[in-house]
Amino acid sequence: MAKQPFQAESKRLLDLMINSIYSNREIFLRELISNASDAIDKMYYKALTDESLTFNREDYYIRIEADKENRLLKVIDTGIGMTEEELKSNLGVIAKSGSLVFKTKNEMKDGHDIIGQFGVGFYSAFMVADKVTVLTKAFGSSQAYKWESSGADGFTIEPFEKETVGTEIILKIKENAEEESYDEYLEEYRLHSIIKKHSDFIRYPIKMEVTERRLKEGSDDEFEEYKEEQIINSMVPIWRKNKNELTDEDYVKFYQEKHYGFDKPLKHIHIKVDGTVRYHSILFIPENIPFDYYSKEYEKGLELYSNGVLIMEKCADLLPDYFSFVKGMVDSEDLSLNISREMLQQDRQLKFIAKNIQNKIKRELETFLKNDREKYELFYKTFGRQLKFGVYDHFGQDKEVLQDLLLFYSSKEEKLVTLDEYVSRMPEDQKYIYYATGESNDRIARMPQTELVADKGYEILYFTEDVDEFAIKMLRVYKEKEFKSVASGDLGIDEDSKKKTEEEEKENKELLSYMKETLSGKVKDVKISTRLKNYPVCLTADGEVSIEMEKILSAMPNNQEVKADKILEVNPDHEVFQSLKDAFEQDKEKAGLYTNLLYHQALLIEGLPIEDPIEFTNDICKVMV
Ligand SMILES: Nc1ncnc2c1ncn2[C@@H]1O[C@H](COP(=O)(O)OP(=O)(O)OP(=O)(O)O)[C@@H](O)[C@H]1O
Repeated sequence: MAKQPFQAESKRLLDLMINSIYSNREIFLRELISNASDAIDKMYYKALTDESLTFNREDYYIRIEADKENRLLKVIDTGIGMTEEELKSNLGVIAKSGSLVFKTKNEMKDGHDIIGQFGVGFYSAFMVADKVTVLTKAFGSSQAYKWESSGADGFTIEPFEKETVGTEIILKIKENAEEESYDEYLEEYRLHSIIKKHSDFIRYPIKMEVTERRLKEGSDDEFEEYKEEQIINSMVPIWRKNKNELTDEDYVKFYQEKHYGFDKPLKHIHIKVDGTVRYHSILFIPENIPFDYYSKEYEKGLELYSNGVLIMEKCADLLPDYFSFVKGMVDSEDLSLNISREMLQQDRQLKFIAKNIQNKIKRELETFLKNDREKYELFYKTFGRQLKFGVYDHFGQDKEVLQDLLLFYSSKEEKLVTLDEYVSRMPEDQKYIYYATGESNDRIARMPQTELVADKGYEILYFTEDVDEFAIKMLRVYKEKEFKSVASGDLGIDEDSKKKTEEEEKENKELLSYMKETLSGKVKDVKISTRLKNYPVCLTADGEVSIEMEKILSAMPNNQEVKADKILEVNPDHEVFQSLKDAFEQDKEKAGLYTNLLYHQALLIEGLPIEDPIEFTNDICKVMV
């Protein structure tokens, strides 16, 4: 059976095209400029392959002209032009892309990659224009043509007089309707900003007459306006230049021009990848934290360009959350765009780029840490918290990526150290990586729980941020060494003193259980301490939830009443213990009073609230009288 071709209802198709594909009307200009650039690229390619031709850069440009009075907007190029046949097939058949045909026929090299591929961009002109006229003369032909259309009704083509090769697209801009204003597409400042936003990195100059102001001749306070033709676009994107052609100032200028931040970047990373997926990227680590960084309003993401044409202002998929502070852009010629160029058709390439970028940032930060410690610490003070959240997030799936970027204050070095530095200094007999949590370094240094570990000469990492212990619990081990809080039950130190403690526990069994009873509901147990030297008591925690975690969780808005299993440890070598023993033998009530006081004292040292301050102060008075 003979196959029948599908019939497309061209009028409806055009209508759909005009009204449904693009969400943003201003992109018509991007489409027309991209077509003009493609037309010049084709000339460039011809010159590359035909020795009788030379390509003089100055002769190739795109010009935008607005005529407000007559509501005309022109996009003029000196590109390859179109023959009558090409006009018919390229601008008469929807979804026919002459550019795609050209690209497939001639393998384009030298980074000159044609933008057009779907054969629909041109028709976006009808979003803002009632009538579109195309005047064009093809390279190598003597006759020029005029194509004209008012949209769905079809088009006409007739011979026309035009001296130079190239194309002139003339849009008759629509009259303003009730809620729609089209005047803006005739305004100089608006056209300027659309070109800057979408077409800044088109490789050929985009010229336009611009109004400037100057001092009137002979006057020192009177100004006059004058018109001047200017090139609006930056053309060569900085990311396509070689790193060694660029100075630090160039990168700072780019950062500021792009409004990535009001500060200066602390560091830039310039990437060029020429593999299966090709891309260029410039990334920045800001010096200051954006004011809304830790708020819901903050949007992470990088600018995404395809061949120098902006596709997305903030592509979130390019950055993992833990690097959400990174600013910058990516430009790739290998993205599969959807027809409106507003989205990607599939994200295989994007995933590849994102993975690649993540590795580059990680490696760059590692080098930064190694080569410029002082500056890295500055960075870490600002964004270290985000890295720690990264370790903790998604059940620790990225912990290995981030663990070597972490820094913690060290009791011995009295400065920030890496986990690797800590482990490489560990004495042979030290089993664990010790840490202590608290409000500030000062306060931790004076915590009774640190006494034994510090006495032993072991280094302790100080955790002062609420995320620290959560992140470390997720990390669990580093280079096969387990993390251990100085406040945890078994510190893995001193087998001898363990024996002594066991004896003391046996000897004071009754006192300890009396104390436990007195504090019932408040602590899980009362024990003889192995870790205390100078302090009489301290609180430690048994199990996964530490006292510090209890504090953080109870400060959260959705307080879930998670409590640590607290152990009151008493120091048998402290004078107070003797008084306690005496009281227990002679006056049980007094022993109860002492137990309560010691428990409250331990709470205070921990920075935990005292449940009943009145009872506590009354107890003190009782001791005094
Ligand atoms: N200024 C121009 N000079 C020469 N040829 C042009 C010009 N504008 C359009 N064309 C031709 O018309 C064709 C259709 O243009 P259109 O913008 O609709 O689609 P495209 O650029 O090929 O693809 P896309 O929809 O991806 O932009 C182009 O492929 C090109 O061959």
